[in-house]
Amino acid sequence: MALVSDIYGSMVFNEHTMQERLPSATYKKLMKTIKDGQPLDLEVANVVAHAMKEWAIEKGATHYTHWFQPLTGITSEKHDSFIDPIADGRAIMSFSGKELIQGEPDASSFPSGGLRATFEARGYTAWDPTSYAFIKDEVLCIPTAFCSYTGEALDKKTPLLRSMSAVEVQAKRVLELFGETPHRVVTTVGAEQEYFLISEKDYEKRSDIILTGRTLFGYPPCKGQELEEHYFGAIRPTVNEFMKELDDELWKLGVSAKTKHNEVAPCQHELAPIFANANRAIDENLLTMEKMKLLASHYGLVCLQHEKPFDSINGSGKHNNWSISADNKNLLDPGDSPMENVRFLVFLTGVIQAVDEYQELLRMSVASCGNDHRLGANEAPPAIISMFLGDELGAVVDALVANDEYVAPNGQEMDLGVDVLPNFLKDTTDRNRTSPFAFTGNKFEFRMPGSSVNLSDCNMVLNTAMAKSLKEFADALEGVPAAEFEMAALNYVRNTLRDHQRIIFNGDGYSDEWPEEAARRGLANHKTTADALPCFVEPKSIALFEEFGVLSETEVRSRYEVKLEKYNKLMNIEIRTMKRLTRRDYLPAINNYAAEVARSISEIRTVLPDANVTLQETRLRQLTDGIAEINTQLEELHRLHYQSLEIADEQERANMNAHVIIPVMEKLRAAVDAMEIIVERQWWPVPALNEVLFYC
Ligand SMILES: NC(=O)CC[C@H](N)C(=O)O
Repeated sequence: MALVSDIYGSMVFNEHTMQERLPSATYKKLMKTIKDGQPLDLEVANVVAHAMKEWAIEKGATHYTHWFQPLTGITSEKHDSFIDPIADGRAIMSFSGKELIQGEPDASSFPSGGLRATFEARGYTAWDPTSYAFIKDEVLCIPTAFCSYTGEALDKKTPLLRSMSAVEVQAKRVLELFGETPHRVVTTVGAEQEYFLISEKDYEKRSDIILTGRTLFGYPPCKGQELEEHYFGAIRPTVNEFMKELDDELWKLGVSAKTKHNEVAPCQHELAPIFANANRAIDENLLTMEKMKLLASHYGLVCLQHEKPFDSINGSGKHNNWSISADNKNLLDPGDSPMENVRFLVFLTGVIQAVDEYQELLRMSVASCGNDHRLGANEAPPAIISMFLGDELGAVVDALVANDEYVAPNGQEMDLGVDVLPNFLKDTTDRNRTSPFAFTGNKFEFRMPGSSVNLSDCNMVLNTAMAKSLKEFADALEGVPAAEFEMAALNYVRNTLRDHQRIIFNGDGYSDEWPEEAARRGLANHKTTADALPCFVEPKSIALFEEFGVLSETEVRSRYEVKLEKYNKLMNIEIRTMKRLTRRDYLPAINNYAAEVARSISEIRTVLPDANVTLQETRLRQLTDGIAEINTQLEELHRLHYQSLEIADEQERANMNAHVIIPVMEKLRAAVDAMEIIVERQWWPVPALNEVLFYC
């Protein structure tokens, strides 16, 4: 068996491979591009392309692809072989610098939100040298950005990269005031990926999961997650085999898969990598998701990445652990005495200001059809954005705001009362699972993103909002004499915290009082995607993105269109699936069973005319009433569906879907589910959740 250290990164054209394979002048120039953002000339690109090709061919690759992230959010690839036929009938393998740095996929069918008409289909991909090329399934994959003929971004990566530069520029200005001149400032991300694994056999029989990623019907299982036995439980052998292969494959791709465990809900699991530069972390998360889906099939399993595949138990999130570091020094690390660490306080205040000021944009960035079902319960945060600082930082902020003396909590020793067990210092703060944005020691965990989301959007918002906070600080403090700087910085921090303190909430985000309290504080509560999206195109948001060159107004508007359209399309698929399954699977099954019950009543009566068949008659009545109720809801859904399709304005249609249609879908589901528990097992057309969630 190969050692992990031998396979780790073996399929990645990483710095080590570059140094080994490139002439040293080329390597240096490429490093200048990767590390300092300097432009790359074609001559260098030609040398790099040649080395990359030779390396890839040795590893068995026959094709290359520009790997990019269109506005669908997932990754796209079109494979071109290296072959170049020559006159004598043979072929050589070739790959030029131009092919490395630029591509022109016929990309007309990707969403563009009106940025391109089908007859103006040209789009370009451009090499992103800051994320390593890698080999996947014998294809050399080159991470790229994707833009239109007229230069507008058509992907998720470009604005993310722009936002990372924006935050870097402003952070460097701030750090300079502290006498620090780091080479690079980067935002970092660690993406915890939750997912479900169910058996292929059950999956094949559940068209709702196949078509929509979630169960549209299904009476809650007799047992859910209440015994809390699955969380961190021993991993079942098949799942363990899957996880081992997944780790191996990810390690080969240089993805730092670190932690794996069973999650709270039955059949639910999690994989967490070590944090990395945000751009790479997001590329790696997308690769992780792809590998999970693919490898599950080797074990007769299907990997579900929907935010809420099953009602009544936990959904799946993708907690985004975000921080910012200067030459590998974490700027959100409070150190031993946060109150004295003015630089830390400035960056912390920047985050608080950013999250409060742009809370609606942050909420918008993770809004999706699937996440609407997840937020607000089962350890997922509510739709109201707030921040949890914990006891220690909370006390620091309170003391600053009140201009009071700060008393540091003493590191409390944890004594478990058993001599053989070690005593240890307990953390100064607990965790809060109901908080959307929680400080966790030296980073913030944004818990709102759902498991299927591409994290670029929320990081783009976070970075840009943070750039704005830092810019305001630098604008205000540049020019202050060095001797007065610290005092001026603390005053700035104090005033800014005072203005934004409302976003801090350490309590229970699920309590009935919180939405009321949040409303009093003026915090937004956008429960659905339809409510969350409009803020994207508000002047305040457009101004933010334009100020930092992250998105132009045209790009913002096109992205808003794409998100709206996606929501409405997914809703349309869910509604059609519900109607189809009700008409063709559930109603006939219930009807057939009712006929069977009726037959059995007459048969019993034939033999025993005076038999007591009250039970059977009651059951028959329940079934026929149930059929009537299902039919009423189905007709109503059908009527509203057609009415919604007449609405040309996508926002209006989204509003109708979210507020009028979903309640009827819920009623239809309830009517069908009510029949599921009285229809005899063998007559029910699909595996019940009792089976799907406990397959072994
Ligand atoms: N233990 C956990 O953190 C569970 C998180 C939860 N699954 C979510 O949806 O975010």
